[in-house]
Amino acid sequence: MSHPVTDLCDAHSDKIQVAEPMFADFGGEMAFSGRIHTLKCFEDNSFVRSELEQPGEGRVLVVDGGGSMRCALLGGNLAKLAEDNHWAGVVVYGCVRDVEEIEACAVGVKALAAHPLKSRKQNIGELGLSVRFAGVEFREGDYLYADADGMITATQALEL
Ligand SMILES: O=C([O-])CC(=O)C(=O)O
Repeated sequence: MSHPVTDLCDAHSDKIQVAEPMFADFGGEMAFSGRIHTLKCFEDNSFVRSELEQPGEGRVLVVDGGGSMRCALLGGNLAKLAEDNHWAGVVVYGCVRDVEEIEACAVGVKALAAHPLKSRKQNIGELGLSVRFAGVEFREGDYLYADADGMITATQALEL
């Protein structure tokens, strides 16, 4: 479904937000795109699991983890859940763990870094808010396009 992010940038520079290049690729799919579903949570990934348990066809879960460098919000089990439920991708403004297991999953995963520690599970998080990081406002239902070159969002689907 997706076109190269560079080509989309060239064709639609007036319609897009471009994320600052702070993310590394961890998933088995380098290129992914879909409608944004947002989750804001801090060092607690309870809602990452409950959202990835939902059908994810054509969707990207955008997790605003506040950029925490103190634990991981996604690991191998949750990446497998994302794959099984057909999520296009997960973007984590925070850390992930089980790097080799995540890489084996057919899902896109962009995150700041790897961290070996798991997060709390106290059911704290907020869904569907507009969240802001990497210089972009990620809005529920907007379109996200990502590949090895970076990540952009737009309010409409982008074509070439
Ligand atoms: O459960 C967690 O906190 C994350 C994790 O390790 C996994 O997804 O395998």
